Amino acid sequence: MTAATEKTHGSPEAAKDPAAPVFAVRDLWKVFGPKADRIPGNKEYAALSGAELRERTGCTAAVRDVSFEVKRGEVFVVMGLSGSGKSTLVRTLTRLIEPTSGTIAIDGEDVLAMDKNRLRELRRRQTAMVFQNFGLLPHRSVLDNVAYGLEIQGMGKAERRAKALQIVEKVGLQGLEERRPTQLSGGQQQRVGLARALAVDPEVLLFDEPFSALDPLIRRDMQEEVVRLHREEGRTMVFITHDLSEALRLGDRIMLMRDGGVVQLGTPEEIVANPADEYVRDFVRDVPREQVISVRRAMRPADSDEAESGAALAPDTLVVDAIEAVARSGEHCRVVENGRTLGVVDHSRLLAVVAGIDEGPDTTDTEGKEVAAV
Ligand SMILES: Nc1ncnc2c1ncn2[C@@H]1O[C@H](COP(=O)(O)OP(=O)(O)OP(=O)(O)O)[C@@H](O)[C@H]1O
Repeated sequence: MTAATEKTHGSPEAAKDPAAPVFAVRDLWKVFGPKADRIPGNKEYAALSGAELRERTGCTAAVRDVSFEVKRGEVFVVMGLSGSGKSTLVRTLTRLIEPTSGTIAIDGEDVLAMDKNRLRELRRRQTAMVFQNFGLLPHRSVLDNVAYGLEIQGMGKAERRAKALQIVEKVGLQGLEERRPTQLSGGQQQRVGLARALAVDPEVLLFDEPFSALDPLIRRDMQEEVVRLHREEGRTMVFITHDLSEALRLGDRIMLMRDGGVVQLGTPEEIVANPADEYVRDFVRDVPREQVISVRRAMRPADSDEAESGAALAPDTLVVDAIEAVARSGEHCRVVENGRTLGVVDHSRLLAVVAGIDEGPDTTDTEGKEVAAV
């Protein structure tokens, strides 16, 4: 999912350099337990598994030496099984949980150096969080819940209600403005949570498993809502989930965590096509590869008589769509970028992807020379 429009939000620094990452995290640790400070940087402890570390020291390394950047305008998914450290990691970004060691910057500004006032600003204006349990105020109407973030920012009543009304409409809750949260379905309540976060126009939206309590159909609806909002606004999003299909559907990039550490960070296609280890391979085993892998990865070099014939596909066309094109035409398709044929896909290349026996992009031509790098 790529943002259609690039827009900067929040702090004035954000407007300075659109190419700079929103978050830059280096060597981050969060250790819970006695004398937690002794764990990061200690080679002996670093070699232990989570269980061994707990046994030896009484400490849990919820986040272990994690480094990554969140790019402006991307949906950055943090995925992992229960207990892998996702929530702890995302909470350290705004210091809802204090890290044990490492560095965190937002728009180049050191988060760990922020004083109380600056932190409050970071949490109230620059970022907004959407939680699994919605976190709504039960005695307030939908409209007042949506306006809540604006109220604590000190915005006047008329102005904040007008703004909240716009956002209520944006997330499809019009007509329900005066209801209380208990008079809404789970999906509607989560729309209120989403609207409340959007109302403050944050630079980054942080989602902590927002849809995991919803039934599958409503969940799908909400995922589509997030995709739509992201397309419309291009806002940076950090999205925690333990659900692989949700991660694949939403993520521009996915960071897969295990036992506090990062196992792999890449696009959905990179993770499915090139799992970093057996753990990731196991994780993605049941993913329909043709729905994630593109023809850029599936193509082979064109023979001399193929370069001018066959339908043209863009390099990011999914294999599932290329299968249809090849089946319809009965011949190979060309992968074309800026008028140049990068390669071709045919029945056997596409079937190899479906069967999981593709070996990544073939980057040599018939004479063994390097062609289009992927
Ligand atoms: N306050 C705490 N004190 C001690 N240990 C903690 C604390 N908070 C979290 N942990 C431990 O840190 C590890 C990571 O927890 P965390 O909640 O970040 O994982 P998660 O991936 O978000 O899990 P879930 O998907 O179940 O929410 C777990 O082993 C957890 O028990």
